[in-house]
Amino acid sequence: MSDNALLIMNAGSSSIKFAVFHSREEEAEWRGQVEGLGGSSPVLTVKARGSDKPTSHSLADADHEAAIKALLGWLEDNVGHSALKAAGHRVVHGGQQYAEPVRIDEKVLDTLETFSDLAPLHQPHNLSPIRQLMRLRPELPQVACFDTAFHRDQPWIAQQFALPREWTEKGVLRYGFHGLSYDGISRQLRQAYPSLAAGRVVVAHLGNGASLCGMRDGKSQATSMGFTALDGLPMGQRCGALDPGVVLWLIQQQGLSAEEVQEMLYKHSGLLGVSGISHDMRDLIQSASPAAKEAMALFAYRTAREIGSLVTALGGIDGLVFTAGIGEHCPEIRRAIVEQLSWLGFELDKEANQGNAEYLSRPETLPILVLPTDEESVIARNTRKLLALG
Ligand SMILES: Nc1ncnc2c1ncn2[C@@H]1O[C@H](COP(=O)(O)OP(=O)(O)O)[C@@H](O)[C@H]1O
Ligand SMILES: CC(=O)OP(=O)(O)O
Ligand SMILES: [Mg+2]
Repeated sequence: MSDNALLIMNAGSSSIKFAVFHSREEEAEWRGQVEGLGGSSPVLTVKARGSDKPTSHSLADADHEAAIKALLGWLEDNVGHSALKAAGHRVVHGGQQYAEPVRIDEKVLDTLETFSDLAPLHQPHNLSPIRQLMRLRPELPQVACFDTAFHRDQPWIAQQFALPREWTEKGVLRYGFHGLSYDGISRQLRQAYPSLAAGRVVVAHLGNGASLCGMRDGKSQATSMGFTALDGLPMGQRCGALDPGVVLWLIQQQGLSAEEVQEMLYKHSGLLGVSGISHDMRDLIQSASPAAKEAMALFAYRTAREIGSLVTALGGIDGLVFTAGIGEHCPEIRRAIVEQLSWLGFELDKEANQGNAEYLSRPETLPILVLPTDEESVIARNTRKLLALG
């Protein structure tokens, strides 16, 4: 691949996805991921364009750093670090400073590191490959694309907490996340469903991290995540919206340290905490345990309730879109959510839902779609644009 390769990295909470593009082409040359991080047997799978046979490599360790090492090793063996012309990275938190993609230098990287405490499951793993590539290829142009950026133009009222003004002014705001995913969905809607895209749409990004975005005319109006990616829906291991009084009580009355509370809320709550079995929806669906069913029911109930809140923010709703791991592949959860939204005029076509079809609703009811998230293509587009790559 001469010296025209564009590397895209997307570290999520349970997976690292990557893609290699020829710098002028829309379709990725290679796509791969390490899934199951934090589990027992993570595997690096890579697929070349046009092939339906991925290659798989088992990894000895299940953490993000081992996955990044394996991935950079694969890249050197199959593409060559010297063939890279640029790299684009998902960076989860851009704070108040970054509402657009930015070219990374030492100073930018230092600023982004200061946001690591606001996204402990993501930011360090977003920044680690940037540092490693800086060492391997100091002159390589690298671009950071932010999960928070898509939401920065929301109405001001949607970005505020009801805290003393001085804290709002210091940047304690509802930033929102999964913005690269929402940006890509907004674009897909504009291309394939233009009249719906112009209206009021709730997009449900339900993966290991989960959030909702209410869009009008393709732009974010409100979202379920806040200052950090803990807020909103229950997730694989994260609690979602929680009375802040619980945090105070755990620290002041139960004697937990701030670090212990952080560990509980980020890593031992959500589907894993309620089920006691797994953070992965696939395991809960297989399980006969009542606690697994309760975790699934709570996930669907909270999601439906939060959708109701976004419908109010949008002043009504014209359509609903599901995306990400659970949203794209889990009919049971989509059914449980949509059943609680029948009062809004949503009704699933059972067969379409069971088959994970793109268009899921019955005739004469409001549209429900499943669209695949593709954060890597959004990052590639942003990186090319910023660096003016042909
Ligand atoms: N076939 C499936 N059925 C149910 N849930 C699924 C399926 N495939 C993936 N998932 C869920 O999606 C999650 C991963 O979503 P993804 O968006 O890829 O994760 P990340 O948040 O790490 O980017 C898994 O933890 C699992 O809960
Ligand atoms: C922000 C976030 O939760 O991302 P992910 O779903 O990739 O973990
Ligand atoms: Mg993700």
